[in-house]
Amino acid sequence: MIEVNKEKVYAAFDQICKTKNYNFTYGTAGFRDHAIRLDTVMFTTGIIAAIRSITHGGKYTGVMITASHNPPQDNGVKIVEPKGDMLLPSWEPEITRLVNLASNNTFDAWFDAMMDFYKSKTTSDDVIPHFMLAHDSRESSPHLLHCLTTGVEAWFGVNNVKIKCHGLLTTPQLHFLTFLQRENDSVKDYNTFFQNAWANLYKGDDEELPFDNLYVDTANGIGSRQLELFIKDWKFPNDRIHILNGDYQNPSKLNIDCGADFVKTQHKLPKHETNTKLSPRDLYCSFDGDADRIVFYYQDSQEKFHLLDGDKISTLFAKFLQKLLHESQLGSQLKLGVVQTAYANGNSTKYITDKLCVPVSCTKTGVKHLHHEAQSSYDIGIYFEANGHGTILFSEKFQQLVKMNTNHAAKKLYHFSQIINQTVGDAIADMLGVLITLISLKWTAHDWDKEYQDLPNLLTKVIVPDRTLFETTDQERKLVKPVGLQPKIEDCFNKFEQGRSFVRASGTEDAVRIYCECSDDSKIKLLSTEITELVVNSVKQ
Ligand SMILES: CC(=O)N[C@H]1[C@@H](OP(=O)(O)O)O[C@H](CO)[C@@H](O)[C@@H]1O
Ligand SMILES: [Mg+2]
Repeated sequence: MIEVNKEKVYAAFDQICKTKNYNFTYGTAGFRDHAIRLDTVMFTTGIIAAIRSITHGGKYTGVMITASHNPPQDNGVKIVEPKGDMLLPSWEPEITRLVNLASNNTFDAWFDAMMDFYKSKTTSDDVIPHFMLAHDSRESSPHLLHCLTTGVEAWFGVNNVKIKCHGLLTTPQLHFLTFLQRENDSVKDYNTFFQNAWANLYKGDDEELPFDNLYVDTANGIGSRQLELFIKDWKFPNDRIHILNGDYQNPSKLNIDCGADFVKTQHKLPKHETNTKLSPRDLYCSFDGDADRIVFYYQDSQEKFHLLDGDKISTLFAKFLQKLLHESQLGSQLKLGVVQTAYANGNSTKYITDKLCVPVSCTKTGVKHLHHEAQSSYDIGIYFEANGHGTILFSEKFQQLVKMNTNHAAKKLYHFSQIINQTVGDAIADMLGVLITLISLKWTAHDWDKEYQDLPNLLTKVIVPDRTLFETTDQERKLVKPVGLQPKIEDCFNKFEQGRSFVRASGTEDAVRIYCECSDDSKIKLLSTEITELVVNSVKQ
């Protein structure tokens, strides 16, 4: 075990850890808060990411500094496993406890607890921890990076830890590079991998595109810089792709009136600077601030906005992959399935189950739950949250079977699996997947959209004095507490045709979320208001 110099750690701790008397939680999205409060969090998280590397025999773990779609003043951090997926959930309570000790207790108490943790996880003497770092375009990111590396270098000593800093990356790029585990790889390798995968599926200039232009709103985030680099060597007509909200060098504009979250929650076009007249033949998409989410949309000839969100993306992929499975004659051997959360539109679930006859699983909110279900239940597991975060996982059996089969559809399946970033949802890779699917099916945005129509729906939130009073079961679709509220919610939504509603405490905000849907657009607000009243009254009594 590497010797820890307590005095050195104290000096660094004293210099960096200014935030006191504050509690943090490591959730699905890692730690996230106002950037000025994150010094202590960074200091501890870096050391834990290094300890995680030791438990993997010194393999690279990843650390991403980002707050995704949050406003510019926020930031956050999350740890990536050597396989490119998110931190093992059983570590979440431990990291939360240790971070909170640093802000709520003495240096000695924090140090002793960290030391116990370090000893409990270190079995071999000579393992040097390795980890990779990257950050998004926020103004606070370089300072927070400094807080993190200072902690790690003080704990292990500069020569006893290997830190590879990639600088600016999207979250999925960091996941992918962590998965590759190669010291000298950079974003160039990420780009080459996906450009090659694309080139194996796209016929070039002979290919007829089912849209005129592609507009990509990058939320004034890191996605714009990375997409610009990507498209330089991307075999696609460059005059057809246009980046909107690409001002990543002005972090105060990040996610403001634009980006995937804005478009999904507001159901409208992002603000942008182009004078181009919107045409129904054009396709639009929006990334979020760290480019791990994407939603598509278009405007029809009556200038009506149509959203093609995460549910629409997973149904598009399900349709396409089912077709390829059938053509390759591998359908009976490989299990295709879709994983959703309760936020998926009821008509998307119906379409996948009744029209495509593909199985659907429902999990709790949070990508780690969907990822796990897709991995454990299917050979081709498509998972997307309605907000556009998702990917497809292809099993080992899939890889073997498609490689053994030489028919055209099996080859196409193989190449398609390579265009997808299987470590995590990735706006750039998902964009490639959607484009090649539309091109292959010769579908316009309208063709895609008309497969099924979303039920009118509304997602709102209420602030309550204590959101922990809200406990759920059945993949968060039903409340068990406050006692007696669930039957009232059911009585209420049963009065509405195709009515459905569920209530749960948010894991990322201090609020309770209320989701409602029903077949009548003119009644959705009424349903939502009635459920909100029930929720508010339930905690008043
Ligand atoms: C309704 C909704 O969109 N919830 C989001 C949101 O979780 P909440 O637990 O609902 O706050 O943030 C998560 C992390 O980004 C994301 O995975 C999830 O989909
Ligand atoms: Mg994100």
